[in-house]
Amino acid sequence: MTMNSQFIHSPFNMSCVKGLLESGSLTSLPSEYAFPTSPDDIKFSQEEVIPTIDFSLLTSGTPHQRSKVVQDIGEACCEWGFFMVINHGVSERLRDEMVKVCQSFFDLTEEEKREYAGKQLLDPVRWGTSFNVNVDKTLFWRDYLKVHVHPHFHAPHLPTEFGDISREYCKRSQEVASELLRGISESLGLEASYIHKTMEMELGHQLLVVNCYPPCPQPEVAMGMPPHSDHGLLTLLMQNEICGLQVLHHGNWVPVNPLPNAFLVNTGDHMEIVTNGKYRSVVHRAVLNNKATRISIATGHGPPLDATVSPAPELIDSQSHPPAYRGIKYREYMELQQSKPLHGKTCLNHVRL
Ligand SMILES: O=C(O)CCC(=O)C(=O)O
Ligand SMILES: [Fe+2]
Repeated sequence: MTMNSQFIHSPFNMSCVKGLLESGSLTSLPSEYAFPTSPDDIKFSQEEVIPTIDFSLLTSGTPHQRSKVVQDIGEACCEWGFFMVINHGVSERLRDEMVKVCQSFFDLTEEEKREYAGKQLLDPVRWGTSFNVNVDKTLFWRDYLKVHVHPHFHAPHLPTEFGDISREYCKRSQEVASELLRGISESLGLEASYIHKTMEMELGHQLLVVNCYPPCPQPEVAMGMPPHSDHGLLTLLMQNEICGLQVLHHGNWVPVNPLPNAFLVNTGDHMEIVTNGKYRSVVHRAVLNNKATRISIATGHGPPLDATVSPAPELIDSQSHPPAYRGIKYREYMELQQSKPLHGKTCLNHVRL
């Protein structure tokens, strides 16, 4: 039997990418993973440099340094929707432990992981493959673990140390996100606590997403994550030593090679809604290689699931800046995104006025 005929496209008995590879019978890429190419794929820009934000100036700089970095954040959000954050105070030890324990999760047996083979978007801990195998037209060369970590903390039972390490990591990444949201609020000419208060971030929803991209036999044919924007306000991302993230900037794909120990930060769809289009969410994708497993760890920071997000009244002007998006509950938006193939910013189009 060939690999293709063994491969049954059903969420309940399909293999994760790691399992497929380890079955040992794979000689070429199964056709389900062949990602349609688009003219975008030929446009590359190696020269562009992603902005870098020195976080320490936000928390302990002089007033002058702070206002300069606030301005830099505003420019990065306007121009890129994407920036690197250095000197953020999250220790290298914690980041390394987090990467290791995430790797160990994917190294569990399929049997052990199957306990988390969730069916529902809001299952507290969910292991799966591709994006949503019920709607994906092609499959993505990606296994994932998604964990809801705030306001209620969850974690898989195994590996045993996953809970302690991820709790600490998520707490620290949330602190960094909160401070960045203060800077972002100020950069919009609002009070530093504006987003925190209006988005009720005290009870905000934080989602941990761990992506595992095993080496792919034909990396140029398949895709790890297709071009998409993230839901939520802000995503913080880090990775193991393997690169693969690309950001769409002025029509070109810009490969991202993060500085050692930096967080990659991007604005999500809800930032675009709240700012009434001033800070747009950014389209990005994850490409593959045929040598080594890439792990990326994202934390998505958003309002409570039941909060309705609409453009901030302070950023609306009935003449020059009329509301450009309708209000939508965060939960509803997530469900909408999950119910359709992941494709660019199509989900946001559903709430544009
Ligand atoms: O793996 C990456 O670098 C990107 C992951 C990503 O875009 C996501 O999890 O939303
Ligand atoms: Fe993303």
